[in-house]
Parts: sequence; C-alpha cells; structure tokens
Amino acid sequence: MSILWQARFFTTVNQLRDLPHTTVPEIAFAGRSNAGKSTAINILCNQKGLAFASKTPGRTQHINFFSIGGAHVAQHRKDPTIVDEIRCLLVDLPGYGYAEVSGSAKLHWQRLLGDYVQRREQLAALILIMDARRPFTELDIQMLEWFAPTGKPIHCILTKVDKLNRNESVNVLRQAKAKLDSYVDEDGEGFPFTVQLFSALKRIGIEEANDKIIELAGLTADEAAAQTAVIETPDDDAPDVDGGDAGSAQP
Ligand SMILES: Nc1nc2c(ncn2[C@@H]2O[C@H](COP(=O)(O)OP(=O)(O)OP(=O)(O)O)[C@@H](O)[C@H]2O)c(=O)[nH]1
Ligand SMILES: [Mg+2]
Repeated sequence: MSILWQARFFTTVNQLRDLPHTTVPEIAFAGRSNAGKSTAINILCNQKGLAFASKTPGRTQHINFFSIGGAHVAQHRKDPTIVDEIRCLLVDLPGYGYAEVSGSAKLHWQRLLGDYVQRREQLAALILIMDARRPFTELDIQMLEWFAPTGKPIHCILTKVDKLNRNESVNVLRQAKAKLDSYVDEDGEGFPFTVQLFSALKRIGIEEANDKIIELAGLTADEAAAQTAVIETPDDDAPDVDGGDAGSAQP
C-alpha cells in the first residue's frame, strides 16, 4: 500500500491565474498526447477513474490536480485552512503533439504548459512520460529544455514496454540514459535526470515509480508509512488499462 493510494481529485484549471494557492510540492506528469500519463497516475494511485484515461488522444485538456494526504478538499483551494494537511499534489498536464487540435487551442496549451513548468515555484519535479517505442520526440526535448534550467529533477518514464521484447527494452533504457547524460549545463555539470521502464498493462516499474515520486515530493519513507497505516485498502478499485493505442500523433 502506498501513500499515493489516498489521492483525491483536487481541482482542474484552464488558465494560469486559476492555479491553486497551495504551497505543497507539486509533481507534474508531462508527455505527448496518448503517451499514458493519466493511466500512469491511475495505476500509481490504484484508482480506476481518478485521471481520465482514453484511447482518444488529446483527452486531458486542462491541468488536473490530485491531492495526497489531508482531508477531501476538492474545490476548497481558495481557503488555505482547508488545504493545510495536504502533503503534495500530483498534476496531470495536457498532452502535447496531438495533430488534430486547432492552431489556437494548440497555442493555448503550449503556453499554459510552458509557463506552468518554467515558472511554478511549487513544482518540485517533472515526470516525463514517453512511449518507449518513440521516446524523445521534438516536443519531449522542448519540455526537457524548458524545465532543465530550473535545476529541478526530471524523472523519465518509458511506458508501454509491454509492446517491446526484452532486448528492445534493455536497449531503449540504455539509449535514454545516454541521451539524458548528454545534457550538461555551461559548467559541464549534468542535470538531475533519471529514467526507468514502465508498463501499466503488465504492471512493470510501478514500485520504482512510486518510490521515486515519494522521494521527489519530499515525503520520507517513515512519513509515508505513518500516513498509510491509517488508510484502508481501496476495494475492487484497481485501474483498467485497455492496452489500446490510438497510434502515433505526430507533432
Ligand atoms: N499497452 C499499453 N497501453 C497503455 C499503457 N499505458 C497506457 N496505455 C494506453 O494508452 C492510451 C492512452 O493513455 P492515456 O493515459 O489516456 O494517455 P495520456 O498521456 O493521458 O493522453 P492525453 O490525455 O491525451 O494527453 C490508452 O488507450 C491506455 O490504455 C501501457 O503501459 N501499455
Ligand atoms: Mg490524459
């Protein structure tokens, strides 16, 4: 059982000025449309319908926040007394690179995403979700380059590895590590980038991702354990993965 299992819907925003007035660390999930962000959040939180996952790319169009810890506080974001006990927020970002969205809507998303990842102080770390069959597309790299100057950690999750054989998985992980190691700042220092394999369908890498998120959110293992001790196991609420794939949406 994980502290993440207590996640609750917190709020949804479509404009930066509506971002919640919370001060707790935020861990945001970014990635191409259809990469599997919402599915990963559901699996990690052990809840079917927390984040809306879909075969239709471009489904998550707003920034959705899920709270960990504290009481059920949905919609009370403007009252700081209510949000006191929240420990962190998981953030499901709108996917990028979905071709069939109109120009102005696309621009709106890109601005919303870019501003959020570059300027949001509460943002503690970025989880970059990439389809293991086509990682590091142009827009993934743009996301890395937007975020790297903040000096905050990026954890890359190469998902849908159930679509790869063992050799391919080993290779894609090795190549991803090399790619991330090649990023250095002007002093030749590397960035705090990490990477792992994941499959929601075959339940690969869930514990590794869970532990990383807890670490990035600044929750110690002791705190996480103390918190989870009082939580009941959600019954019959394991998430679905249809294994479906709407194919590649080129940027
Ligand atoms: N085979 C397989 N399919 C997956 C996996 N993770 C997600 N999917 C499928 O990929 C599709 C897209 O998943 P979502 O989680 O909705 O993707 P998203 O990144 O949230 O997409 P947007 O909201 O459009 O940005 C769905 O059909 C999922 O069931 C996985 O690990 N393996
Ligand atoms: Mg989504």
